[in-house]
Amino acid sequence: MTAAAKNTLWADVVVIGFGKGGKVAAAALGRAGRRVILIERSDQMYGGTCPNVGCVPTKALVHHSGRRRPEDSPQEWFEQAIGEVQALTSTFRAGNYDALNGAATITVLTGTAHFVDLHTVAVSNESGEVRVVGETILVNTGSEPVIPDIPGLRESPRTVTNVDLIHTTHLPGRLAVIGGGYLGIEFASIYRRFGTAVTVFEASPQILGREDDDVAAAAAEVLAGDGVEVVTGAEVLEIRGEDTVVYRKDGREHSLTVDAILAATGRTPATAELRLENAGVKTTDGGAIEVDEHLRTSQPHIFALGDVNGGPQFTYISLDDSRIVLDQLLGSGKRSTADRIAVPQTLFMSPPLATVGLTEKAAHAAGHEVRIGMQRVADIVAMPRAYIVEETRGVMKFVIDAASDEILGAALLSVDAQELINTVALAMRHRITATELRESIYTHPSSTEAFNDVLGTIVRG
Ligand SMILES: Cc1cc2nc3c(=O)[nH]c(=O)nc-3n(C[C@H](O)[C@H](O)[C@H](O)COP(=O)(O)OP(=O)(O)OC[C@H]3O[C@@H](n4cnc5c(N)ncnc54)[C@H](O)[C@@H]3O)c2cc1C
Ligand SMILES: NC(=O)c1ccc[n+]([C@@H]2O[C@H](COP(=O)([O-])OP(=O)(O)OC[C@H]3O[C@@H](n4cnc5c(N)ncnc54)[C@H](O)[C@@H]3O)[C@@H](O)[C@H]2O)c1
Repeated sequence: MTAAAKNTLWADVVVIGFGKGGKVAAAALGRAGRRVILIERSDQMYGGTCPNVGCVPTKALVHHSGRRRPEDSPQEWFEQAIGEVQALTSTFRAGNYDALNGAATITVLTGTAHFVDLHTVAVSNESGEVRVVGETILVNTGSEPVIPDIPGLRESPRTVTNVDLIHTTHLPGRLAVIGGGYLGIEFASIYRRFGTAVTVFEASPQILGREDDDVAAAAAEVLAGDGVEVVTGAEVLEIRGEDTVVYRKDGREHSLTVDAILAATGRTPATAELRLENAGVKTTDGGAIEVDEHLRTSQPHIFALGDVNGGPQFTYISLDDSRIVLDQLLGSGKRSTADRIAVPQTLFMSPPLATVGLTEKAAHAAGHEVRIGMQRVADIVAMPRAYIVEETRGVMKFVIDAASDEILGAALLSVDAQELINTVALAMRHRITATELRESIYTHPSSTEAFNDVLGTIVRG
């Protein structure tokens, strides 16, 4: 046996990256009797971004920051919250590792993977390198933050990513957030509620530019009410002397000195280390792995799941990717990305903003005649829950096709919106009309009851 062969492992399926899609596919394939090797580069990332440094810790911080009373010391409260969040993420991490590595058919290798050829992957860590040969290979390496090329930003010791922020127990006194998208707004909202002075610099003329103006304005009002300063139409020119953000707004130059600068201008697919060219796997101009509607890459035995394939960057999309790949490997092969209808999303500011389907402007652009059902949460008589939990800020908006009564879209800035939106999405997928959703029986006191009112409050059309 050659030295190379001694260091070579064989598997039916090799999974690169312990993200949501990869782990769910690995578990199902293992249960189906396939020999699976799953490779993860960091022992701090079993389970991937979401439970370790993404959704779970940030939403736990939303929870902890919201419980702080004005008399609680910001620094002490933050330190305790970070401790609790780290305990939570380490429990989830261990659970993820044990669930997979404990299965007889699955092995987890910790090391960084790259392609050697069509079927061979090299895995290296501080102990050396092993090679893994797989009949089928699933790439699930996720995405990484982009630090924009602003002079001084990459060099400044004050520049942090989402990962740095949730690993430090020191609460910054003043935080600059560059980018007013999902990540930027969530962190701005969380840190403001912990007591930090937060300024968001957004290049576009408004935050949440995809949303209708009235919804974006309602979200901006909530943030302003919490004391988050949002500078839209901002061009960040440089970071001067490590701690000063120099920016242009309305043709004039301004500066702001801060303790930390969060780069939140988007995330790019994690393909740089994979040496995809060795396997002839094509990428798009944006650096994502090119896939078809069944998530096969340019090499039919190699699939790409989750953020790395350039699709919407959400955990539940990575999960749905695993359903498509499993259907290819174990099922009828019919399921595809084209099956996705009414995919909702939630931005976890406080209260959360959850959306699905078309905005009013997109519905007009698509040629629909629409009716708009809309109310401020404080005015929804059928929803006392908002008053019970003392969160009456926000607005609910439904976009309804005037001819068919179908729900085309919704934007819910409201307590419990992250739950409500799933009911709306289900209704849209099953063509339950606006009238049927309005006339349904809901528990009391709940937030869903709001639908009884809002869908009957037609403000336009
Ligand atoms: C701060 C933040 C908050 C978020 N909040 C939400 C939310 O509330 N809801 C939501 O749905 N989505 C949220 N997201 C997005 C969500 O986290 C991602 O879309 C999702 O985790 C992507 O999963 P994935 O399966 O593509 O891969 P990931 O979970 O990113 O996993 C990829 C894994 O591959 C490993 N890896 C990378 N390269 C290699 C290599 N060469 N060799 C071996 N291993 C490698 C990485 O270490 C990582 O563990 C959030 C993201 C962030 C950053
Ligand atoms: N709750 C959730 O589901 C959740 C939470 C966080 C992140 N995520 C996922 O992670 C992805 C990445 O999040 P993100 O917020 O980093 O990206 P994003 O694409 O959502 O937003 C980036 C924002 O930065 C702005 N921007 C870009 N360059 C800029 C510059 N030089 N100066 C000022 N503004 C600039 C853009 O106009 C945009 O508004 C999201 O798209 C989302 O899919 C999801």
